[in-house]
Amino acid sequence: MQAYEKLLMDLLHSSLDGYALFGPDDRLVYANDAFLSLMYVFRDEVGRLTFDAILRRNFHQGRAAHIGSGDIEQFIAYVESVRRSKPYRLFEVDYLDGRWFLMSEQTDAMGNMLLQIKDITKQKQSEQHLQAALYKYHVMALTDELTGVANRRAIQDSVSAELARCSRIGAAMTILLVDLDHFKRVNDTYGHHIGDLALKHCAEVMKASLRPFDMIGRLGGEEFVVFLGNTDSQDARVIAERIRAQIQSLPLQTPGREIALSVSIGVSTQHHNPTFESLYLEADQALYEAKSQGRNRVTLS
Ligand SMILES: Nc1nc2c(ncn2[C@@H]2O[C@H](COP(=O)(O)OP(=O)(O)OP(=O)(O)O)[C@@H](O)[C@H]2O)c(=O)[nH]1
Repeated sequence: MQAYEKLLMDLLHSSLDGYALFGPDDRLVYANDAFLSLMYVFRDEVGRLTFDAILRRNFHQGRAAHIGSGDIEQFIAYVESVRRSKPYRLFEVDYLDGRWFLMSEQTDAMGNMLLQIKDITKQKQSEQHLQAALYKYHVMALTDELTGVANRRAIQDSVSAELARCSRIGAAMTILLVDLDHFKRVNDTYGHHIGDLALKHCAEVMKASLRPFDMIGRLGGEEFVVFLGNTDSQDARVIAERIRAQIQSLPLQTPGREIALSVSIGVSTQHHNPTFESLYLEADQALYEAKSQGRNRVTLS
């Protein structure tokens, strides 16, 4: 053996990555220390154990790979169908103890296979943290920070998607524009912080008055929009009236005082390919009338 070949063998043997050679009959013929440790195999078992025997023993001892189905024989049948199906395979495996490994299988024309195992737990954890952060930022980008309901952009996008769906099935579509009455007075009398609490309170009351599939968003300031898919004007009036009555009957509780609140609601129902804008403009006109007629009321367009 050349000096560099010996060096290579020494490095292979002491590598932190696991290396193993399986013969064409899938018997383990060589394994470095890392492989033995990662696959829970004793050195004197090299030459005797087959790959499926290693998998089966680890499964019954409750260690190494996480077998999703919980059925080891089914898993082994799957492994046998994919092993040696290509000259080179790369895949990830999660262990029952939470570690993750990247494994590669390289097979020659005779069916000998080099198996390499690399611990990628740290990379996997940062990937998971990154995904969680991305999800969080995605949610933040779509949510109104103060009230937790959808923000203007998110509700417009969701409503537009729903309008397309309702139009296809010929359903009536309704939006309610809900606007707090004399909100400037609340801010001026009790301060901006209490004004914020009033907005949060109204969003909560509205959410509780709606069905799970209705959509609610805050367009800005003290104006909310509610989308009711497959809802005609008669049903919309009932729902809007319920929201109005609930907000009137549930004053905002603050230390030392109750603050009465009310809302005016403009309702628009359309049947034929409406857009968010066409519904909004009609509802806004109805809202204007509700305000002019004395507030704390529901007006249909
Ligand atoms: N606390 C708080 N106030 C806000 C927020 N956004 C807008 N406002 C206030 O909401 C008030 C809206 O006032 P107006 O548009 O005059 O409406 P209003 O007093 O409710 O009167 P009507 O709608 O006619 O009944 C203003 O004082 C804004 O400063 C917010 O996020 N928090």
